Amino acid sequence: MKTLDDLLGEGVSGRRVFVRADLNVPFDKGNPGVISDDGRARAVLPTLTALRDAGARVIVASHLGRPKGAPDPKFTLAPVATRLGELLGSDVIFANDTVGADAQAKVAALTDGQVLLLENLRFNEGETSKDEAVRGAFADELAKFADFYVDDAFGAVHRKHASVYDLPARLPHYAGGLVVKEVEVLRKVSETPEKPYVVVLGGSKVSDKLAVIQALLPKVDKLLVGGGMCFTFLKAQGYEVGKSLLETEMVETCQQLLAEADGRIVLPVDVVAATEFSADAEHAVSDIAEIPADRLGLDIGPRSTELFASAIAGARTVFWNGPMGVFELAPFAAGTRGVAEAITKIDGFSVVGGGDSAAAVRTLGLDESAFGHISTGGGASLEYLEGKTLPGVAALEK
Ligand SMILES: Nc1ncnc2c1ncn2[C@@H]1O[C@H](COP(=O)(O)OP(=O)(O)O)[C@@H](O)[C@H]1O
Ligand SMILES: O=C(OP(=O)(O)O)[C@H](O)COP(=O)(O)O
Repeated sequence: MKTLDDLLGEGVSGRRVFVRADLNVPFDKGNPGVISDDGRARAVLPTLTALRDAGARVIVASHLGRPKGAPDPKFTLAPVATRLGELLGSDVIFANDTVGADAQAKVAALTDGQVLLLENLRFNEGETSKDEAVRGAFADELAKFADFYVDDAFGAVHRKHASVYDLPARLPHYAGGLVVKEVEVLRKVSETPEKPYVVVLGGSKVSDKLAVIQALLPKVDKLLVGGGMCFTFLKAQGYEVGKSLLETEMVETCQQLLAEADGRIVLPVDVVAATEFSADAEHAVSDIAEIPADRLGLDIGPRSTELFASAIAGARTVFWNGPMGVFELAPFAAGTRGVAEAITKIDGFSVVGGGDSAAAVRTLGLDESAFGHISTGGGASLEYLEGKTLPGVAALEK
């Protein structure tokens, strides 16, 4: 795998370099357009700065959220361009489309050392299409913009998408420093985790992570499940979960996983149940056997937090992905805080993976340096630990 250092060594002054970044940053739930955590933008700064300072014409591209293959103002990267400019200390030009007339004109007008951010890649159906020809056609358009390709979007390397998988096949390609570092740390954790090895999972992308649980089960000593995904497991155990997040079609899979796990999957024993998804909602701690039918669980309860913390305390390796509750709303942040604090205290190595989990560490004011590694990719790091080939990494290795 060639790296950014190799490219810089070859010289990039006056050359056009396409940087795939993961600028899928979280926004303040109450204030649309306001970025709540810019960790992912900061993580790609060393790459952008190095290229800019070496005189490259830098074309940055990213996805944001999950728009449906067409422009959708809710998912514009415009606020991210502004923030990136502030972080870089130099203007970031923003193109109002990805490969359209505006992008073409702005790429053509780039001068040495300038940085341009294209509009959301996922405004184009070719980015995420399962049809190789459709993806390829979009990658052809992107390839016209640049002489070189650098992938620094670790959070997206598990996606077989045009900008991640097809584009590097069309341009000389290099791994950015962030991708190199993330892969190095995760390789160590997946190949030789010191035991006991505890994995903590939460968040809301339930079906994404059920497959991961299956693959991780044989490798871990304990798998703690909180967040939105625990309710499908609780349902599988026969509990009623009210209006909580539930993937009915996965209940049977959860039953099988629980049977296979032989006690190694640990579920909450209580939750904070609220009348609605809001910071002002009426809420109370409920035993999992007594979740009211008209309420939804938005955090694990205090007894669960203690239970999880004691399982974490003896671990030598902890991997954590996915908040334990809706930590963005103060009444539902205690579970995530408690679990995160327990992880900071272990006598061993910890990895935090995922945009929202990393954001939780920072927005809850926890000491980032108390974690072994904070990864910018949740799904990506999980799939790496699972032992899957990551399309973005495979494409860089070719
Ligand atoms: N009980 C819950 N119900 C609904 N959403 C939840 C619940 N617990 C956590 N979440 C939400 O899950 C989101 C993070 O999920 P996810 O994207 O899977 O994590 P990550 O980005 O760390 O991989 C957060 O925005 C959080 O509010
Ligand atoms: O936020 C991301 O993943 P993560 O929440 O698993 O860390 C990445 O930007 C990938 O986004 P996607 O899961 O919509 O492909």
